[in-house]
Amino acid sequence: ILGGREARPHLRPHMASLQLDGEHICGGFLIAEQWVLSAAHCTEETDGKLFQVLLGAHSLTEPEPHKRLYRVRAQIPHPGSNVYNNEDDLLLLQLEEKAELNEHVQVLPFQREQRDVAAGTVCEVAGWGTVTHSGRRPDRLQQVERPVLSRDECNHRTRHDHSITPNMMCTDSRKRDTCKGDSGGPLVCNGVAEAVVTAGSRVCGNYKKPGIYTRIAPYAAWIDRVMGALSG
Ligand SMILES: CC(C)CC(=O)Nc1cccc(-c2cccc(CN)c2)c1
Repeated sequence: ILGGREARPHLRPHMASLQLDGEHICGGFLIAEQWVLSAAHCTEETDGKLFQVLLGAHSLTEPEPHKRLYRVRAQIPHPGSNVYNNEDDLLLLQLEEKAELNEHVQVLPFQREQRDVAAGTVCEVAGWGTVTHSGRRPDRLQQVERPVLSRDECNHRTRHDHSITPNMMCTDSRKRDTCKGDSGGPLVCNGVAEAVVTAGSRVCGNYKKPGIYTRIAPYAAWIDRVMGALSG
C-alpha cells in the first residue's frame, strides 16, 4: 500500500496473508470458515506450490494471540484467468480445516448485487504489499482510503484504454494506491467486500494508471458452486 498508514490492529479480522516458505506473496480474505478469496495472478510465480494462509495477524513476524498459519487443501483459479490480461483474476483457496473464528478471525460478506459502486464512493483497501516505490515491505498491515473512479474515466485512452470490463472497477491512484503484494485483498465499501485487488498495469501510485479490482458480484455463482462442490 503506497501513501497509506498502519491499520488499527485486528480491525480487519477477515484479512489473510498468502505465504510461500514464510514469505508474504499476496493478500486475501476469509469468505467462509474454510475458504479464502484472492487473485489468480498470485500463483504466477509459485511454480505449482500451494500457499499457506496466515489468519488473525497484524504483524507478519511478531507472535500475536489468534495468529495462525493454515495449510491449503485446494487452490482453484477462475477458469477464465490467464497471464495476458486481468480478466477473471480470482483464486479460491480451501483451507485444510475450518478456520477457528474469534475476534481476530472473521468472515467478511461479499457483494452479491450486480450494481456498480457509485463513482466517488470512498472505499478502503488494506494489505502487506510494498509501501515505497523502491519496494519496501511492511511488517504490519497497512490501509488506505480510495475514491471509486467511474469505468468510463478509467477506460480513457490515456488511462487503462478500454481494458476495464464490466466485471472490473477502479479507484483513483494519485499517490495513494495498492502495490505489489496487495493483490488478492478486498476493496471494502460500506463494510462489504465489493472487489478484489488485481495487479493491472503493475505500476503503483501513478494517477494515469488507476488501481484495478475484480468485482465480486459477477462471480457469486461461481464462488458458491466451487464452495458447494468441495464442501465436506
Ligand atoms: C506473483 C505476483 C505477486 C506478481 C505481481 O503481482 N507483481 C506486481 C508487480 C508490481 C506491482 C504489482 C501490483 C499489485 C497490485 C496493484 C498494483 C497497482 N495498483 C500493482 C504487482
